Amino acid sequence: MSLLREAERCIANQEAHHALNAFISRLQPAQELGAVKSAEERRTAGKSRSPIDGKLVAIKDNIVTTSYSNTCASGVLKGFRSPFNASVVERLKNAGAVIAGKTNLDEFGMGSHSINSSFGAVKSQYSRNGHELSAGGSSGGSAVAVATSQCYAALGTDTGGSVRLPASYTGTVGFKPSYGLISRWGVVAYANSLDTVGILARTTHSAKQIFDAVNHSDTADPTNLTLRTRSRIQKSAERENIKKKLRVGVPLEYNIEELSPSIRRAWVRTLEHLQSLGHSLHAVSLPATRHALSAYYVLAPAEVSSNLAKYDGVRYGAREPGDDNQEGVLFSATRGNGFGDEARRRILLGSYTLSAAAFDNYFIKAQKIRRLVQQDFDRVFALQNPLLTTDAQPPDSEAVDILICPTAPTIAPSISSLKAQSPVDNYMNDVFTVPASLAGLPAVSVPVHDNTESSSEPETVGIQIIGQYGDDNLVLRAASIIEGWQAPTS
Ligand SMILES: NC(=O)C[C@H](N)C(=O)O
Repeated sequence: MSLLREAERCIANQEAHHALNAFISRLQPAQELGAVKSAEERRTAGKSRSPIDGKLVAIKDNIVTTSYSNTCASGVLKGFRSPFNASVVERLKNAGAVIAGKTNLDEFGMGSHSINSSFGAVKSQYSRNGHELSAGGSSGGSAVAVATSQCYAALGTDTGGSVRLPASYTGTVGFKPSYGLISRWGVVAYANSLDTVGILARTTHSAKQIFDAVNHSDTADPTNLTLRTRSRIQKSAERENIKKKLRVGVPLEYNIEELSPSIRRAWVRTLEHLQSLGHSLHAVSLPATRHALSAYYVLAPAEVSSNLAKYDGVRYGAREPGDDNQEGVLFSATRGNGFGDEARRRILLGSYTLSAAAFDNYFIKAQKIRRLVQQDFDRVFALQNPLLTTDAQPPDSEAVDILICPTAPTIAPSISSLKAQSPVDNYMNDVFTVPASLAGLPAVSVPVHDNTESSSEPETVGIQIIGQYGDDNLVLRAASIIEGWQAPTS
């Protein structure tokens, strides 16, 4: 199909699926279609810049662009224009990709269902018994935009599961690369030590195309890997990846009682399928997993309380009318009216855990758990973190190459049921995604077919593949093996 025709279809789908609320700013045809036409000409002349030249890529609205506003779905940033593009946006443009608009999210990325948005909730394209379903969060807008072909692919951000959870609820591929590979310059900070730019796509093949376009070193982001470290990681990854048959780890701690039957079924079938292809299965234990969620919900709000301090109506933020001369009035009016409930909750929680009275008991303990989670992964992969060693050790015979587990414990809940839940109940959905985030590891959620009768209900559940630091391509390869197969009906 011609690129122009493909772009016109996306625009028509943006119109048709407007009610799902996936976009905060939809594509501006007058501004973007010229770029698609130029890409079409390059393609005809055999001079395409990359495989994504002329493709429409949507951008989560916490990644800044000069051509659209950047709201982070927050009242405090309404109408905010950035004077520069995020490095990832520049990378995409250099590869010829065209911005398909800015997608809806949980405010600053805080949430698991994309309902904490000052622009209203994102809705999944699926429903159950007439009830609207959660799109997952916080990159729910990007996931729904991809699932309903409103764009070719989308960028999201994943702090504790924000790309993988929406992917699992909407039947898309959601890839969170290793921390530090993709530049965070121009990504509005939520929790810097965890924030990772991720990719939503309909296939692992297109996720890989976007990954290749944005996977570059960037000195503007101090946490981005240097060229030297990148080549060291690549060497150790290449040595491992030539293996044809994979040793697949099955983490026992993910087999919890609360697991939905359809998810357990899909997990077991996926493992059996991999075994039938000659890959071997190995039960592994990651004991610190059970503490990971609590540690995450101490560490992420602590970083939030510091990162969101700048939205005070003076440095940043839509200033609320208030008496500038009266100390605190302007700040509290701006922050009190600008932030939603969840942002306020996390700012308060984070300020408390960083206070002298609570620091040792909460923040320091959570940091120690984070280290234990990392050590669990290092042990099962039995490969020293390539960031820390000059010569990666050969894996010992007990080591596994990848881990396979569900992305989420349950299928997508209805939006109405979420309103009755406590915030902590909502945090529970992240129980399987936060461990890889705490350890900075690459992880992808891939849709696996489940046998549902009704076409309006989700037909897939998300299966997660986690790899050792730097094994991003291996994780994507495993995902493509799983993707190429449809679970048989029983
Ligand atoms: N941002 C994320 O990765 C989502 C996670 N549920 C959180 O609220 O922190």
